[in-house]
Amino acid sequence: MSSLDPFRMIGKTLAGHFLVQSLVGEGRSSIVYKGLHIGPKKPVALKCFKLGSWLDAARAETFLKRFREESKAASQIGKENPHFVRSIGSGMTTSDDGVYVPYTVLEWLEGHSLAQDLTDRGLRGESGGRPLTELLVRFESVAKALTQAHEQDLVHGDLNLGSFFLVKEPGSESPTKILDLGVAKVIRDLSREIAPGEAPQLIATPSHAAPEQFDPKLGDWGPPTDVYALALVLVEVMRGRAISSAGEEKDFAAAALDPKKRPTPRSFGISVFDAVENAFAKAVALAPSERWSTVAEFWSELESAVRSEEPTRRVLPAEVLAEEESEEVQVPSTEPRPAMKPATDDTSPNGVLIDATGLASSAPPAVGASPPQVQAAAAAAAAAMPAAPAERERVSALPVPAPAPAPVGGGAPAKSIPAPTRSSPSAVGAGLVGVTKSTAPAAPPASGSGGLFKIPPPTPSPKKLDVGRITPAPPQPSDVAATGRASQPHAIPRPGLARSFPSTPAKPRSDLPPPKVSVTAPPVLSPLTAVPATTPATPARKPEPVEVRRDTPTMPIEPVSDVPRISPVEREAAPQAGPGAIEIKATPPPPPPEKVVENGADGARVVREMVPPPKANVSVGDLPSVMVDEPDQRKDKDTRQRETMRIAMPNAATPPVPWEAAGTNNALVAPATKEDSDSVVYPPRTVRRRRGLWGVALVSFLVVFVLGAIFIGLWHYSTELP
Ligand SMILES: Nc1ncnc2c1ncn2[C@@H]1O[C@H](COP(=O)(O)OP(=O)(O)OP(=O)(O)O)[C@@H](O)[C@H]1O
Repeated sequence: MSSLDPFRMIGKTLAGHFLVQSLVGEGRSSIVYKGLHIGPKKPVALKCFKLGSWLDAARAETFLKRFREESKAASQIGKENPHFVRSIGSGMTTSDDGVYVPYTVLEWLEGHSLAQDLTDRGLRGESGGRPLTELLVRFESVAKALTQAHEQDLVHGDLNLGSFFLVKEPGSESPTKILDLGVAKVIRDLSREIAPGEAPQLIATPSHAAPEQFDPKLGDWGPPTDVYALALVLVEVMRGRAISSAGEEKDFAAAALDPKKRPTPRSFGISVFDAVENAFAKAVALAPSERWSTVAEFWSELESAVRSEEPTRRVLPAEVLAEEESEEVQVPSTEPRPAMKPATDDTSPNGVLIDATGLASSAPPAVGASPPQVQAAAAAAAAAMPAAPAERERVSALPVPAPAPAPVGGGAPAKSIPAPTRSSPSAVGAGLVGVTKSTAPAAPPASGSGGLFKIPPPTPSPKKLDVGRITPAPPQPSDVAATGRASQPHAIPRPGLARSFPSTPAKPRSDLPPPKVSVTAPPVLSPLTAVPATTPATPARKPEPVEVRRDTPTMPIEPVSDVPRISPVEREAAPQAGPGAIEIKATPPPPPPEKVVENGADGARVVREMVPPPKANVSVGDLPSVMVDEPDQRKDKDTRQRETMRIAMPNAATPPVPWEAAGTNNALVAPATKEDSDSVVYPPRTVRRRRGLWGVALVSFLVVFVLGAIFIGLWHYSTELP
């Protein structure tokens, strides 16, 4: 195999849709090419798996079928959650060497993997790792995404630095994406099923494989498997260097299975707090059952550990905030803290979080994500940012004295909220833990400062301005550390603040009485409809019913024939009725229409009648179908005047509109409105009528007849004379 193109794929078209263009990179178990999705002309990544010779012709088809089935759930979550790379399809091809190559087609991502990032930083001489506080922010979204996958029984099974892709696309929904969710487990299961004993035992990356991946006796792969690997990835980033992947599989196995050699931060020389080390120790425990059972638990514990040890006023480095894709903003409010209740429901994605940094407030912030207020709060947050770099240095420094309790509630003694522990999962699980501000003990928070609270979210609605507002309430003694920093959805989180993993059950805080929250939604009346603005959003607008009114004057003329005056064009435009037809009754006569009488070239009298044709863009053209009930010309005049015309309209509920008809011989399709009629060009229709033609003929006939009879009579009389 060529090292430039190991499978010799470049230039091939896979499945008739994907042109392989260039090699992107080669990992342990796959080779990634850049390709072109020929139809939509979009770049794609073609990930070709190196499975080995056990996948032969006999097994290839079964493998592909099962691979597709098993990958369904993973590709589905990729469609729903932007933190996973999206899978477009999968297939099987053969290399020039006759090797069967299953492949997946993935959305193309601009950027590079976390592995590459670390390498690049090393090359740039940026030695040193990143502080855990920063990682907790940067990777919070992927931790949440993994939790979501676990809830759907999906295990990644091969997390490593290459599994995290740092997207460099402006406006990207998620700057960090997880690659290869579920692929390792699917391949492991299928290889065991299809080629038992032949396929390799270890599918995951040896340096990051959990003990149970080396020794199945310890248990099956599950969320703790990913917790283990994620912990190693965090350690690598904190350290600023990847764990060496050089070595034999058996050496990695020996290390992973050694109870005395746990890969914690300190084992790699990283100086961390005891609580942080303990959280990691549990994450990389030998037995899966001894680890954090979910990523959410691990994450919350790390946050708690960081909070419990560091000064509580932590300001995030500006560049982290700029790069972070998080969904929540912790916004310092300049207004008095509203009535709040403890965050007992951490599952609500729209929850507004109030944390505790002692920022004074003086007016009730609106809860309904009122844009102006959120902007004001965000501006206040931005104003607080300049202190960031200095603050970061101080935060990273070790050890750090415990924060002094901040006086709260207008001088009341501070009540410090204990750092959450496993024994107090209420705070840990939800990640909703108060932070006491220790950097400014002399400036106590104005009122009600304590804890991290979650205000029930307003009804999700794009028009949040009208949702309501929080009614301010007197400070609660229990609001020890609340600060009035509200976090709005789609805002930037800060480490150590609210964490709300979807999997974590809602747990009320036992140490705080429930403060009151009053969300009122004063009805806002629409000037036109007087419907409260809080009414559920109206569905997409249906087409306005078009009132078809025969208000264009037409000329009543003498009927020449009984053929109804509807042009072929009008007939074409009015073939059939549909649901929601509007009835238009042809009843009383219209105002006198314009009448043009002129002499034809042959002396005949020509009457020009202004007949409106169907209007293409409104009265007929926009309508899916039009049905015209033509007046039956055999009926008498009055009956015909009462004939109706129906124009089919989707969802039209317009009552019948009287059609001011003039006489019986009017065109049946008219512009819908006066405005429409203004824009309609009425081609004159010439009607020629020859008056008295038949009379002349008749008289002539009679004259000839009478004259003939006289002539014959006279001739007969003369011949009979002697
Ligand atoms: N969807 C994608 N868009 C763009 N580049 C991608 C995509 N998926 C993977 N890559 C890149 O392709 C290269 C090879 O990826 P691959 O997953 O095969 O290797 P790896 O993750 O480094 O190693 P391993 O297969 O051992 O996990 C990496 O640089 C990766 O960042």
